Amino acid sequence: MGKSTKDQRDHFYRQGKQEGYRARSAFKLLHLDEQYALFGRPGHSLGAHIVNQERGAPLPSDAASRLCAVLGEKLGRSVYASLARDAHPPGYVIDLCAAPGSWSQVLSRQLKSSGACIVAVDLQAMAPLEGVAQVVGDITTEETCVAVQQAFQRAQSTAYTQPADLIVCDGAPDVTGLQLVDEFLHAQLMASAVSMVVRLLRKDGTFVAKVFAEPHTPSTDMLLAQLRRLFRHVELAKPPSSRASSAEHFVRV
Ligand SMILES: C[S@@+](CC[C@H](N)C(=O)[O-])C[C@H]1O[C@@H](n2cnc3c(N)ncnc32)[C@H](O)[C@@H]1O
Repeated sequence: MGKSTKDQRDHFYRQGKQEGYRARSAFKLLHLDEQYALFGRPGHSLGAHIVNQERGAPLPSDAASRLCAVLGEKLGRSVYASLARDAHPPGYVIDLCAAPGSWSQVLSRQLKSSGACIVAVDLQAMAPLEGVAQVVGDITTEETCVAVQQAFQRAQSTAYTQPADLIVCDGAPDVTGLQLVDEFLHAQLMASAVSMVVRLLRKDGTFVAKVFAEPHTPSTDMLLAQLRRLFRHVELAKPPSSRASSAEHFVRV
C-alpha cells in the first residue's frame, strides 16, 4: 500500500473516531453527498427558488423556461428536474446492508432536522440509532424484502405509504478469497438491492450502491448497461475516502 493511501486511510479513520462514527465508511456517504447533493441543497439559489415555487411562493422569474431558453427544451427540463430533486432533503430513506451503522448515523444526523423516516437493514443487528428503524434479515430473500416494506410502512406516520426518496446500499458479502465466488455473491447482493429499489423507490428517486468494479472494463460496462435499462441516469463514482487500491466504486442512479 502506498504512503499517501495509508495516510489517507489513517486520516479518515481518526476523523471518524473523533466525530463518533462507527466506521470510516461514513465519509464515503458524506463525499457522495458532496458530489450528488443526496441530502438536498435547500440553500442553493436556484434550488431554493424551485422549492419556494413548489410551496406556492412567487418565483421571481420562471426558472424552468429560462433554463429551456438557454439549454434547449429537453436539456433545460432535465436540468430543472435534477435541480428540483437536489433541492429537497429526502423524506423517506432506506439503508441496505447498514451494520455497524455509520451510514445510518450520517443519514440520521444530516436528515434529523427535516424529520426523515429512515429504515436500516442488515444480517446483523446494530446498536440502536435515534430516528432509525431496524430490520434484521438477508436482503437476498423475499421474506426480508417484505419485512423492509412493512417496517417502512410502519415508520411512516401518514395513512398513505410514500415510496422511498433515497435508497443506499453499502453491502459486501463475507469474502471467501475465491474471486469468482466473491464476485458472484456481490452480484447477488446487488441484484437483490436493485429488485428492492424497483419496488420501493419513487420515480426519479436516488439509489446509491457500492460495487466492486473498475471503470471501463467489460464487466463494469455490462453492469452499467443493465442499470441503464432500468434507470435514466447512471453514474459511477469514486469518493476520495474510498481507498485508491480498492476496486470499490459507487453507482448512483
Ligand atoms: C461494509 S458493511 C456496511 C457498512 C455500513 N454501511 C456502515 O457504514 O456502517 C457491509 C454489510 O453488508 C451486510 N450484508 C452482507 N450480505 C448481506 C445480506 N445478504 N443481507 C443483508 N446484509 C448483508 C453485512 O452484514 C455488513 O454489515
